[in-house]
Amino acid sequence: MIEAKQLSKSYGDHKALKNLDIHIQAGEIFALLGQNGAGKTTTINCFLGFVKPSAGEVLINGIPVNPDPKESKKFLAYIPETVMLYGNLSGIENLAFFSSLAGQSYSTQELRAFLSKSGLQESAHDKRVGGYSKGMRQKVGIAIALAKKAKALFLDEPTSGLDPKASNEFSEILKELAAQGTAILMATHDIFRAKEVANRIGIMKEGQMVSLMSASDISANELEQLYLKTI
Ligand SMILES: Nc1ncnc2c1ncn2[C@@H]1O[C@H](COP(=O)(O)OP(=O)(O)OP(=O)(O)O)[C@@H](O)[C@H]1O
Repeated sequence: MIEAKQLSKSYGDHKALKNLDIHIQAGEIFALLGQNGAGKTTTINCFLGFVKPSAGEVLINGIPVNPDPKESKKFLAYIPETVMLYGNLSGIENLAFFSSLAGQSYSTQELRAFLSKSGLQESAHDKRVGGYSKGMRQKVGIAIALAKKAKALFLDEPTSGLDPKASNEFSEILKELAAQGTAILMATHDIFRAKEVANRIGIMKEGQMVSLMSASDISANELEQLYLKTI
């Protein structure tokens, strides 16, 4: 579960987040839309423990992130716009390394199973990540989240720069992760992807959630109109 209660963050006089409330259940995908500077990344960074809130509280799996994010970090995984991996290592070596950082130890067979489940073709498992496409790197990011058995997954613009097929595959994997009980918060500029993958959609403006809806209650075109009207 992912929760923000009256979350606020100020940088000097600038209020980046203003009394934000977010509640994402296990198994739910929440898409966060909003213009550049609306506060999406700041919100995610508060959950990751990278940014300290000025007021309010953030919790992951019921555990407060602050003052010490170490405990809550055990339950989360993060996929940024470009997943940072070691280019000289193979997909499987990267996965072994990052899952060991999370305290997990898996056999080669188990690591391969995570990569395959994430949609990475078997022929790529032992190839250097330096030669991977962006979509392939994102899939290793998903495999790391799977191996970590993350209860909460945060994604910041994960499909930006992916071709429609890779983006669609990525969305399908997110849905599978959610079906297994992961709570997912995804910041995106892709209105149509948000409608397609999310259960709920929130639109942020100037640090506040100005619209909140079930994805099933709105068409992609209506969402686009609402977005344009809102921002
Ligand atoms: N470290 C910082 N110092 C000062 N201001 C910051 C800092 N980080 C973010 N801000 C400001 O906080 C506001 C929210 O920024 P944030 O990056 O969260 O927006 P965003 O919705 O993620 O935008 P984008 O879509 O461009 O990623 C912006 O006005 C930004 O300039």
